[in-house]
Amino acid sequence: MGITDMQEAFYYRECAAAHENSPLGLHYAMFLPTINKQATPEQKKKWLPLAENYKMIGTYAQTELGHGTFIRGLETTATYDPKTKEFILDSPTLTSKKYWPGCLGKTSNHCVVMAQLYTQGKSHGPHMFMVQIRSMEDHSVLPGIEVGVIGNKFGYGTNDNGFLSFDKLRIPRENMLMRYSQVGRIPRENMLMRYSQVSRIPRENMLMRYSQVHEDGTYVKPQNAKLAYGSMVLIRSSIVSDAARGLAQACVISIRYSAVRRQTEAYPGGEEPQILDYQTQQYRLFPLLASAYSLQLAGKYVFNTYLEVNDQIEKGNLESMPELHALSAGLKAFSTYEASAGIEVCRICCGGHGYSQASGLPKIYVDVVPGCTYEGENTVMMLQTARYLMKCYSRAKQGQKLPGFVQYIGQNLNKKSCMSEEVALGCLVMAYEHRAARLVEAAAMRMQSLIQGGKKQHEAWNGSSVQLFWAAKAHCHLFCVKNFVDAIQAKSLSSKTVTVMKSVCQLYGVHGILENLGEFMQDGFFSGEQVGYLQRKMLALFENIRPNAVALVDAFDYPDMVLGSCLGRYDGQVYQALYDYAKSAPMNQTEIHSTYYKHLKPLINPETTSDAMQFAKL
Ligand SMILES: CCCCC/C=C\C/C=C\C/C=C\CCCCC(=O)SCCNC(=O)CCNC(=O)[C@H](O)C(C)(C)COP(=O)(O)OP(=O)(O)OC[C@H]1O[C@@H](n2cnc3c(N)ncnc32)[C@H](O)[C@@H]1OP(=O)(O)O
Ligand SMILES: Cc1cc2nc3c(=O)[nH]c(=O)nc-3n(C[C@H](O)[C@H](O)[C@H](O)COP(=O)(O)OP(=O)(O)OC[C@H]3O[C@@H](n4cnc5c(N)ncnc54)[C@H](O)[C@@H]3O)c2cc1C
Repeated sequence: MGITDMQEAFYYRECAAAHENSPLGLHYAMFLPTINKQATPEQKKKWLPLAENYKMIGTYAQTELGHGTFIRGLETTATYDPKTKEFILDSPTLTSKKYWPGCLGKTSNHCVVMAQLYTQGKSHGPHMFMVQIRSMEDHSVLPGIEVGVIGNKFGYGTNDNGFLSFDKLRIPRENMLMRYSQVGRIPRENMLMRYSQVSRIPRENMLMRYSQVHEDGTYVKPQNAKLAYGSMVLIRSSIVSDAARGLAQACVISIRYSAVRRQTEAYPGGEEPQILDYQTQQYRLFPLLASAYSLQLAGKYVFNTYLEVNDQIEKGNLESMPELHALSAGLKAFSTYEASAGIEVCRICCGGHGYSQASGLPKIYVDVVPGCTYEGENTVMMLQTARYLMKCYSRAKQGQKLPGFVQYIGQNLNKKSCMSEEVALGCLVMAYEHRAARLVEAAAMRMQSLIQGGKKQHEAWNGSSVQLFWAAKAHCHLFCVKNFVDAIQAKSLSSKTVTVMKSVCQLYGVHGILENLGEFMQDGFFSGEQVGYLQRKMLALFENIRPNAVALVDAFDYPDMVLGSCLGRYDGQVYQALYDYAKSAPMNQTEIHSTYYKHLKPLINPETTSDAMQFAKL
């Protein structure tokens, strides 16, 4: 294709086969990026041409039967043998078998494997290793390897998620994925000096950047052990836009369909209105439309932040790594939760036809919903964000200045909302900041009281984790609202566009408050009267958005080929498309289905069962 931008290539492939989940998905999404980000220049020189030309087809094999979230608990081992200068990969237990990696069962002939590194009798934690699992000549499985598919799943039918285990498989030392630090373009000897604390070894063997194993097995600690988690941060930063895309497509389908579908005469003898004119249909769909716009903006922000921070990391500056981790983990969870729930609401809003594969909605749902699990289970990711917020809170209490999006933490909470009938965007942002700051403080206070009450740190953490989750969710929600408001206020949009998009942004903020009212009212921040302003504003915004609803989904510009939906067609010819879809069903290619003779005929006409038996023998 010649497309160099990773995300652009991903969306180009998505256009060609929307939500089909390609058997090469992991090759593009994780295998290639891991080589690019975690391999040495020499390893990249050796592997990239093969991987980019599909000689090496790979996946990212980290999760095991017994562990997915707790990476430090992974059981696959990679033990260094200084005599042969090899790593011995082994799956010592049933639960250590790799399980779930996409494209593993039948497609890939290589994978990057996360294994516990052992050298000189000591464990050094999870590291990445390049492992060939099938012959590049005839695709046969190599000795010392067991690999296969894990069987049917909730969705992802076109992806051969697989299992994989090693029986003391030896791989060359050069296959440990560790890239030299790219601290600018410093001369090689400085590079060696920067990290190597023992004798020099030939650069081609130097396994640098994050950590290194010398020929004698000496291990050099990385600058930060979590640098090896870089591929996960990349995908988390990409998943936000992917979730937004799924929700936006579901909104296109359901809102276009709601403009075509007419149902139930509005009054005796009256015509049947478009279902999009029902206020309840607007109440369910328009906030999702607003959410789709908000998540698209959030996805752009977090991916651009990833690129900026990763550029710094490549130069050896790890300062912003914690903030990127907290942002990408939290938004990955927040966006996939919102998108999955929203796509399901879009499906339900389409009635029976929404339940047909012809609507395109089930395929979008089963493609987006696993995003709540893979790349870090959502609750766990929210708690990672909460961990960062707790650190920010204690820094704020010590009077330290906080970076970027967390400056609201530790603010004075003794204030009331400025909300008026107008529902200004600034008052919306203030409300979300107050809610998040209050929940962060409440979680911190809970932790503190448990520890003061004698609980150990980990007990206090677990005993506060529901409130920590609430705080992280509120933080992510604030991010999305404020990012949306900033985009509206910063954009040099035409006045008409600003008016329309301001209503969409207002609806996103207002609806979010009304759906989480307890958290906004618990400390009296809002009065009952102000809640009334919000409720009336929401209904007024539905009327305001209605005339532009179809234009707002058309603006996403997804072609019919990508939507794959009889309900969301641009030309609105829904019923003809549904009928054609039904007629083309394989079961309709014969008037009487073959199972009639074997199963129905003996019931309906038992006297002629012999005919059935004859047929059954066919
Ligand atoms: C081509 C373009 C891409 C487009 C793709 C678009 C959309 C996607 C579409 C399809 C998807 C494609 C592929 C997806 C397939 C799915 C692939 C997978 O699922 S791969 C496996 C994913 N697995 C995980 O994510 C595991 C999740 N678990 C963890 O990350 C960790 O175990 C943990 C939960 C973070 C806990 O780790 P640990 O116990 O070591 O850490 P803590 O003790 O909690 O914290 C220690 C310390 O480290 C910091 N930290 C943790 N992680 C990171 C990180 N990634 N980066 C930076 N820092 C990190 C943490 O904050 C703590 O710091 P401190 O508080 O200062 O001590
Ligand atoms: C479609 C799909 C594709 C995948 N592709 C890949 C792939 O290509 N490569 C790969 O390596 N993996 C892949 N995975 C695996 C995926 O990364 C893991 O499933 C995910 O990391 C979650 O881990 P787990 O399944 O062990 O769940 P667990 O960690 O067992 O989670 C189960 C429950 O326990 C809770 N829990 C766990 N730990 C904590 C904690 N510390 N605090 C609070 N609650 C906790 C979770 O919130 C969750 O509710 C894929 C999974 C799916 C569904």
